[in-house]
Order: sequence, then structure tokens, then C-alpha cells
Amino acid sequence: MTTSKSTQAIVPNCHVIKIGGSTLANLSQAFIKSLKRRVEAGQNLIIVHGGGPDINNALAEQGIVSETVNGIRVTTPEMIHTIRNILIGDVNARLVGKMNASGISSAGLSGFDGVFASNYLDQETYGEVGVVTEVNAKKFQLLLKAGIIPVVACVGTTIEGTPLNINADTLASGIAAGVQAESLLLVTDTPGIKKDGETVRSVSEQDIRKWIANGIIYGGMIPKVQAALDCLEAGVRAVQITDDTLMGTTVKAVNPLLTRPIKEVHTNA
Ligand SMILES: Nc1ncnc2c1ncn2[C@@H]1O[C@H](COP(=O)(O)OP(=O)(O)O)[C@@H](O)[C@H]1O
Ligand SMILES: CC(=O)N[C@@H](CCC(=O)OP(=O)(O)O)C(=O)O
Repeated sequence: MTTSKSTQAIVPNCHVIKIGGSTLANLSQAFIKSLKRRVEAGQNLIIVHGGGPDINNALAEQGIVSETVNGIRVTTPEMIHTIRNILIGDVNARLVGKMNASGISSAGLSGFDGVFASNYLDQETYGEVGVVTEVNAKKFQLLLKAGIIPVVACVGTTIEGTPLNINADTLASGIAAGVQAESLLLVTDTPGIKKDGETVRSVSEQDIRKWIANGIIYGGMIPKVQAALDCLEAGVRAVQITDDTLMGTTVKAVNPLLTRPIKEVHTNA
């Protein structure tokens, strides 16, 4: 699904961490501290966040019912401004505030700030939903060099300035591919992909395809595994799906001596 390309060279020692809306409200201090430790250790972090539950609440308040297809919210023109305002004005502001208050110098961004370009994913099926088409790695690098952690809301814009709703897993994957990040971490409310009640240690692309087809992987987990596969395909070497305890930290999905990535998605079992 990801078709992003980077305008500049890779960002060195870069790790993209996506925080799901499911997790944002109860983000632990331990997790924030783990981010701080990574920054202090010299990692270039890019944070991407979602906000599905906040969007659900805001739409419900307006009496708007939305549906999802393959975990992607079908977004009508009447929804898009609320979604943009919630993600940028509310969720992003809260997260950036929390990070700065915890001593992590951060700045809130979205596609409107030129860190990535986007266009319609498939307007007929999904409406006002975007996909990343280009990543401005240089802009990310300038911020990181200045000691500022980019915190990116999953809102894009067309070249004409029309806002687009982008699934946050899809965005994180596009950015990770665009900056050639060393890893992508998808932080959510489940310790990993579950099968028969157990969290599995690692899954192959074949497992993923099978488990989507038979319903073991459904809903919001679908964009996550798709994001993971897209990233690996684009050369990002480690992808982890985890809760905010980050128990196993990141597991490399590829032998660094190989030039082609092994397609494995590691989960935090
Ligand atoms: N096989 C699976 N293992 C674990 N969770 C799954 C699986 N299939 C679907 N899910 C669902 O995916 C959810 C995580 O996706 P989502 O709610 O979109 O989280 P986030 O807001 O963090 O992106 C889990 O809470 C669970 O309900
Ligand atoms: C197009 C699309 O699906 N957009 C998502 C954006 C928020 C998101 O991805 O939030 P989570 O990380 O909490 O899932 C949505 O409208 O819910």
C-alpha cells in the first residue's frame, strides 16, 4: 500500500514509533521515560500517533456514524474537518505537551507542515483518506539535528490543501520507509498479534495473509500488519507490534549481512 519515496538521503539511527489512539490516553510514565532514554542514547526518534477513539467520540457527539473497511475509516467530507481538528488540535497538542513536560523537546507536525506529501488512497472506496506519496527526510533530519523530536499527527493534505485522513499505521510505515528507518515500532493496546488467545512471537507474510483471510487478524490489526509488510518490503529491517511495556524491545527482522530483508514481523510475545 505504501508508495512513499524520500526526497533526501536517509536519516541515520532513526526509529519510528507509532502510538495508537488505544494507548494514548493511558500512556505510562515508564513509556515516556523509555523514549527519553532512547533520545539520550542518541537515537533519532520520529513519533507518529493515531487517535481512533477520540475521533469516534467526536463523531458520535455530532451524531455521525462511520464505518471501516479493512481497518481504514471511510471518511466523508462532513467528517474530515472534525478528524483534522481532533488529531492536530487535540490529540497531537496533548501528546506534544506531555513529552515537553517530561523533558523531551518535541514539536507537533502533520502533512500541512511539509514533512510528507500525500494524495487520495482510493477516493471511491474510502473517501477523504490519504496515502503518503513522498517523505521530506531532510526536514525531519533538520529538526532532529536541532534536538527536536517530530511528533506527527496522521493528517495529510493534497497539493491543493484539502485535508486527508491517513491511518496512523499506514503513515508510520510510509515515513519509516521514506527515511529508511532502522526500525518501526507499532505501540498498541495488545502485547502482540494473538492467535488462539496466545501472543505469537513472530509471524511470516504467509501467516499474515492466512490469518486475515480466516479472521484471526481483523479490524485495527489489519493496517498494522500491512504497514509492517510494506516497511519490510521497503528495506526497514525491524518491525515490532507491542504494547507500551515494550517488553522485548525491537527485534531485528533481518540478518544485517543480507541485502534483502527477510519478511518477518516480530510481535512482543
Ligand atoms: N490477531 C489479533 N491479535 C491482537 N489484536 C487483534 C488481532 N486482530 C485484531 N485485533 C484488534 O486490533 C486492536 C488494535 O488495533 P486498534 O484498536 O486500531 O489499535 P490502535 O489504536 O493502537 O491502532 C486490538 O485491540 C484488537 O482488538
Ligand atoms: C483512514 C483512517 O483509518 N484513519 C484513522 C486515523 C486515526 C488512527 O489511525 O488512529 P489509531 O492509531 O488509533 O487506529 C481513523 O480515522 O481512525
